[in-house]
Amino acid sequence: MNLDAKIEFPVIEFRSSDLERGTNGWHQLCKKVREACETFGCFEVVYDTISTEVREEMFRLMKELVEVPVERKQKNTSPLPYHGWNLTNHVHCLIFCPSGTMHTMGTQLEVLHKLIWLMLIDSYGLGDDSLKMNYTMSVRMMKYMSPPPGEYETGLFAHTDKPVSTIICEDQIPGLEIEVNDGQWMKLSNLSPSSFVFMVGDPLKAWSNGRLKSTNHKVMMSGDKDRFSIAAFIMPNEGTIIKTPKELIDEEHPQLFKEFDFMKFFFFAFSDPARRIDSGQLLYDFAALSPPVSNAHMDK
Ligand SMILES: O=C(O)CCC(=O)C(=O)O
Ligand SMILES: [Fe+2]
Repeated sequence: MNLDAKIEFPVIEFRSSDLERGTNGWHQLCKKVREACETFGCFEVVYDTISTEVREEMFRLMKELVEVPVERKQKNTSPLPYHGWNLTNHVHCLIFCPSGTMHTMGTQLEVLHKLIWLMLIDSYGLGDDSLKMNYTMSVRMMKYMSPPPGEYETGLFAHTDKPVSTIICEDQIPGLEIEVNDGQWMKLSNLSPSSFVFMVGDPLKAWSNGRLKSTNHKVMMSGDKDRFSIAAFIMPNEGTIIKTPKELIDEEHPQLFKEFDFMKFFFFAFSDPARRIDSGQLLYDFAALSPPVSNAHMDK
C-alpha cells in the first residue's frame, strides 16, 4: 500500500543565514531536524553549499569509473563490510585524490553530517561533547540497473543503517523508499537537485535512547534508466563506545540500550549474510536492556 498522499515527508532547507549557531534561525532548524529524525528517522535536506556543479562532475566521473571492467575492480576488493573495491587509475584519481571531486564533495558531506549532529545535540540541550567520537567517513557509490520493461524490482533490500548516520545523494533518478508505518512504504521522489537525504543509523538511535528513529529503507527500481547514488557513512573508529548521555535517561525515558562497542555491533550485523536484511531488530538483539533501566545513575 502506498500512502504518499497522506504523509508529508520533511523537507528542511539549510539556508546559510540560518546556520550560525545560537541564532533564531538555527534554533528553528534544530527543532525541525529533531522532529524529522524522531518521526521519520530521515529527512530531505536542501543544501546548496554543495554546488550542483560538484555533484554533476561527481556523477559524470562515477559513470566513467563504473565502466572499468569488473575483473579489474575485483583485484582491489576490500575484506571489510561496507567497503567495496579500491581502484588506482586515472578516473579513480580524478575522483579520490586530494584535489579530486570526491575529496571536495566528501569534505562537504562530512561538514553536513557534523552540522546535523550539532543541531541534534542543541535540540536536546546537550553539551558539545555528548556526541563526539573518532570516525572515518566512508563513501559508497552505487549503480542500480533499470529493471526489465514494466517491472518493479528491488535494487537494495530493506534495512536500517548500521553506521551512525548516512547522507544519500542521488542523481535525479528516484528509487529510495522508506517504511513509514509497518509495511507501508513511501517513495522519496521529486528530491530537488540541491537535496540530500539524511538518515539516522542504529547507533544514533541507541545513543538517543530510542528517541531518534532508524528507519527501514530500500531501493526499488522501475522505468528504463539506471540509478546512480552516493552514500556517505559515518563509521566510528575501532574502540568507539556508543553510550546514551545521562540527560536522555529519566523516569519517562528509561534506558533502552546498554553501552556497546560499535565495531562489535557492526561485525555482529555483517558476520552472517542472513542478518543483512534487518529492519532494526539486530540492535535490540545486540544491545537491548531488558527491562529498560530508569535510574540514569546505575552503571550498566
Ligand atoms: O542508494 C540509495 O539511495 C540508498 C543506499 C542505502 O540505503 C545504503 O547504502 O545503505
Ligand atoms: Fe541504507
